[in-house]
Amino acid sequence: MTVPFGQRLASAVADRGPLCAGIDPHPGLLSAWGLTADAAGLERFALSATEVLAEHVAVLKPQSAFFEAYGSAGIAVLERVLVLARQAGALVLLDVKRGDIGSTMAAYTSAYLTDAAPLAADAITVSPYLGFGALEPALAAAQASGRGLFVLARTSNPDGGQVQGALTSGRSVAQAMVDEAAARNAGATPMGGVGVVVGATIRPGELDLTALNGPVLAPGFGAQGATADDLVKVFGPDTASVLPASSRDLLKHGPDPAALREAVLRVRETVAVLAR
Ligand SMILES: O=c1ccn([C@@H]2O[C@H](COP(=O)(O)O)[C@@H](O)[C@H]2O)c(=O)[nH]1
Repeated sequence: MTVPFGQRLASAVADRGPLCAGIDPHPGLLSAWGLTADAAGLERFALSATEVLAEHVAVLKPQSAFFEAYGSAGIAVLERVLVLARQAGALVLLDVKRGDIGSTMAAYTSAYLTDAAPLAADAITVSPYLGFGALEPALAAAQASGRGLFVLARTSNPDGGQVQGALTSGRSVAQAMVDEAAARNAGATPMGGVGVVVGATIRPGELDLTALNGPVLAPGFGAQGATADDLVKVFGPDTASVLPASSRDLLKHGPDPAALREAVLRVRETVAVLAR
């Protein structure tokens, strides 16, 4: 895998639009789909949802926590989701939000960012809150293998601002993380592979993303209240690639595959305005 992630993502977005569909098997959704809240229900839910969604979106984002909740059986289902999504032509962004001291970060790198890993993904989410430099093993492995990272900058939850909005050298911590990512992406075409996570729920103008030259994962769209209008207000026209992420708001349309497909196509159309 040597084609850089930024290039692979740009091409996927050009083909399918910017929507990132989340696979978040909440127990409440399993129950709404008429499934049991156990590993068998998880398997049925995650594979059925992936089968429908991965065919229509550029990026599929399984949320690892909901699989980990079922132990080794859940991880086995996650491995199958990764394979199925890739077969359907979607890039897989595994939402694991890993971040640790450098030596342990190297172990996470082996788990997610190497070709032979059972949980290898095209990109993962990482937390820089042990210091951006602690992410170095993941940054190096991602770059070497054509994979991407999405670094938490300003998360979508209301409490995110408490830490991420604090000032450091005259800018917010979140802005400092965006600037670190931008430095890694400098000069890359069409964009670099170090993305950031910025909630679609934040105030417009809170962050300057114009120099990022990398992708922005924008959760908070849909179930957390942000609308397509908010996406335009928050991200404007000057960002390389904004990926609005929606999980519950799509998944609630299952289990009928036709209804789920109709929902993803409708939302995909709604956010198409963001792709340039
Ligand atoms: O700032 C963040 C970072 C990640 N998330 C994750 O995205 C999905 C959102 O699910 P919805 O059902 O669309 O609300 C979920 O997996 C979160 O862990 C986020 O929401 N905010």
